Amino acid sequence: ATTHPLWPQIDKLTMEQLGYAQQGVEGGVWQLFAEEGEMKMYRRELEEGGLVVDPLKAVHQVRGATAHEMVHHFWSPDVRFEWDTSIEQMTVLDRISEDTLIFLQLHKRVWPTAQRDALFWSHIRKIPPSDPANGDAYDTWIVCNQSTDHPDAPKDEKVVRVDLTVCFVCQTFLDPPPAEGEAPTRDNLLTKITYCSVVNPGGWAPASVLRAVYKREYPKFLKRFTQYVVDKCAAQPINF
Ligand SMILES: CC(C)(C)c1cc(CCc2ccccn2)cc(-c2ccc(S(=O)(=O)CCO)cc2)c1
Repeated sequence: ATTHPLWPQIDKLTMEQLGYAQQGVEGGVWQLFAEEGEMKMYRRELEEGGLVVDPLKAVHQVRGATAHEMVHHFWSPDVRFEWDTSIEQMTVLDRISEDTLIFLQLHKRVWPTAQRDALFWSHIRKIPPSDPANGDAYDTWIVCNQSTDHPDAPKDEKVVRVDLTVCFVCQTFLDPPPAEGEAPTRDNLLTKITYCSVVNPGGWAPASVLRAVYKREYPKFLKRFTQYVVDKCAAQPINF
């Protein structure tokens, strides 16, 4: 509900992240580090207190699924284990509203670093068609994940808490548009995706290990996730 104490932060950060995601990657600050078909992954080198927190921005586009189908599967706790191979445990600590949950997830340990967990609110929202951010898209959806505190989150000394800000922005285009008077089919669906993340790994973790992990894991994650949604929705009625 919009009366929750976190709501002003959720609303502000979600719209800021939308703007950040829609900024181009020109100007030389972003370094292309992976490219596979339509998927391009960029990073910026940034260290905070000797820790690698390299911001990442990935752009991709896929046919056959809508922005809503993409963001729903990214946000929903019910299918998290179907695509996210980096987590060992996941709990929804709180449902702030129908579109905002608080997740606690334990990530698989990456040797030689200590095991990490993430505690964050996750907000899903359709951007109003009147919002300029919608551009010439059929529709625009966003999920924003932001680290937060929660009284019910267990504190295990052996586990290091990461600090993350993640946004997942999807836009549906009817390309090619359906024939005059015809309903769209999945062949008319083109969805453009922008995934942004800044993750501070928390405690000690060698830069070489973190950079190796995210250079290997992120391209796999985005390809795997988008293919999973396209395959899962293929035989279903289109969910705009
Ligand atoms: C590699 C790095 C970027 C630092 C990293 C390290 C770890 C913790 C696991 C880990 C990996 C490598 C080294 C140490 N710990 C988690 C994540 C992470 C968490 C969440 C999301 S999400 O997009 O919100 C999808 C929901 O799960 C994406 C990425 C990233």
